[in-house]
Amino acid sequence: MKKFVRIEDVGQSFDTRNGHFVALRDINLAIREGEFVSLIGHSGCGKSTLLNLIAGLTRPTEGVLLCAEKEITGPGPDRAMVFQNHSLLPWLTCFQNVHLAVERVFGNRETRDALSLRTTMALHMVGLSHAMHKLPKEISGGMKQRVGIARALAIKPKVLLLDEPFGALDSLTRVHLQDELLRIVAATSTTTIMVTHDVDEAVLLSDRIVMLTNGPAATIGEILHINLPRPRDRMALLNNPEYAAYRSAVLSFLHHRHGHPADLSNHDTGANTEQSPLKLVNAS
Ligand SMILES: Nc1ncnc2c1ncn2[C@@H]1O[C@H](COP(=O)(O)OP(=O)(O)OP(=O)(O)O)[C@@H](O)[C@H]1O
Repeated sequence: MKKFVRIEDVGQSFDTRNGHFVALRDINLAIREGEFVSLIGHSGCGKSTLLNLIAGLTRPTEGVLLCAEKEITGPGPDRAMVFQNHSLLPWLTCFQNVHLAVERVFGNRETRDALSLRTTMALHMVGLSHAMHKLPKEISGGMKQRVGIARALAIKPKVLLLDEPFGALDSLTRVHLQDELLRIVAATSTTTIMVTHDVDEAVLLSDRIVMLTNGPAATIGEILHINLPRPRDRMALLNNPEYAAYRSAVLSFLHHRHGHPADLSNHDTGANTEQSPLKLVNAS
């Protein structure tokens, strides 16, 4: 399959009041069309910085990022972002919030009816048909987040970017929305890149988990291929030994092996032995 998003030799530095700060260095990653990739790493390592670069909200200080063979030079409708805090306009209904995005992208080439249909379909996909004419203050946190996902998907992006989309939700709502996202991503085959702190979420949803080393100058430490068959069922996976092994590989990286790749080579990962169902790939 095609490499759809390509990140080549990317570095990101910031000039701060305390001097030059290198947040990311030597990031190389190619993501296939339809692939679900999670970015995981300790707080402050640079996950959002990397996602913002893919979104085109910032430009790299080194290297280049490409989406569908075109250099990413700014935000565009081919990439839609969902933030942890829904960022809905409070004076607009759910329908109007989604419609605004639909109008911006398709407004000059589709009829009013077609725009409304796109909006309605997107809200239907996230199970919010019944609440589409409510204001954000009239719905729950989980529902707001679903509107954010509907808004992102309604513009039919080539890449869906999720920055800890369920981070602010209670665990039951979170589980429910993860299952919805699994279903939606399977139905739409959208290429998805998600920042998360949640190991179970990453294993359940991902084709690959990209583990970042600690900052400053964070880079990719390891990449874990999740070869669990789809569709995935959370309950069935609970007693699956492969699931448990993937989970412990990520936890082990986060707890013991989150240093820079040069430091990591001193450790026995224990994960890419013949007995292991895991395929750990050294990113370098
Ligand atoms: N605009 C900026 N100016 C200066 N430093 C920045 C800027 N943006 C991010 N940083 C720094 O870059 C590093 C990475 O930040 P980033 O927000 O990407 O981390 P993160 O992994 O997403 O963290 P968290 O998991 O806590 O959300 C941090 O040290 C942060 O302080």
